[in-house]
Amino acid sequence: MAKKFDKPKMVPVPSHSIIPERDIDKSPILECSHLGIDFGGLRAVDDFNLTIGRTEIAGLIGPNGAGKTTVFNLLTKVYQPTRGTILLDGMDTSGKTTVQINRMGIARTFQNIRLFSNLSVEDNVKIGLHNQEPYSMLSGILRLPNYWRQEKAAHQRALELLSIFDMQDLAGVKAGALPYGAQRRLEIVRALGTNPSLLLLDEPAAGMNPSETAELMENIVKIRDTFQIAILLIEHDMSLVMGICEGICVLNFGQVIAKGTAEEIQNNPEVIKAYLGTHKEA
Ligand SMILES: Nc1ncnc2c1ncn2[C@@H]1O[C@H](COP(=O)(O)OP(=O)(O)OP(=O)(O)O)[C@@H](O)[C@H]1O
Repeated sequence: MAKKFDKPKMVPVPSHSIIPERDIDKSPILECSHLGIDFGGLRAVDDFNLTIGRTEIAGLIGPNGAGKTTVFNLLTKVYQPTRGTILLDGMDTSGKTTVQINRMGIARTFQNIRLFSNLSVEDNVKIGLHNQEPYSMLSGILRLPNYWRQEKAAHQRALELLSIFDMQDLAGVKAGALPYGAQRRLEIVRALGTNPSLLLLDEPAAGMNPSETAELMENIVKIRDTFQIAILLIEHDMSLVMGICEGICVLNFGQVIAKGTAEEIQNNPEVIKAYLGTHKEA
């Protein structure tokens, strides 16, 4: 069956590529050491080592089934690792839950859109905000001043965040009524609402047309610059990966087979072999 990715060799680094100075050598936001997980006899991820700088945009690529989403699930504690450690801002995340990890600073979007489609755009964003600044149940039921204060602040913050993607005028629209590309953007806004220091994007450009993808690339860089956060993204669209990722990590069969810049990755024989091995030319 034809695979949905292009082999890296075929994608030139765009001349407009935005590759700012990497900050990986400053104290990193994320350090994975010898991370691994087994599902029965399957070593889905093994000896995974990755360091991400505080304001780095990094890419995680690899053929289908390579283990990319599993890495995201390990980072967000959907799965607890069988082996290895994950340090977030120098703190060991062992034994933390997904909620605790989110509060510690990791937010994510999913391969398949997971919005509350019957809620408004604004309410979808506010859900993330309330994860940060909850008011007591009593304040909510009795509509105490604290409730109104926080609701007003949440409203303003939601509009501010939506304006990143110029979506503030859609605040009252039901999320399910948005076009597909806008739903994907809303997912990113909602994740940002939890105030992350590391944002994980799982195939953010999936289903987008080339002009939407180009706009998304600019917005990912803008998000990093505005919020001064790190972004790790999984993506099959090589123009996006090669265009904005300062560091790229390639997985194949659960193992890291290469790490480096876009140019290094595109010329790495192991990477080319991994992609050629599953990509049949017409
Ligand atoms: N909960 C699970 N139980 C058993 N096997 C799993 C589980 N989750 C993932 N796997 C297996 O682990 C391997 C890696 O899957 P994963 O979804 O991480 O790959 P991927 O690189 O994200 O692929 P894709 O690009 O197709 O999304 C696959 O063989 C998959 O079938």
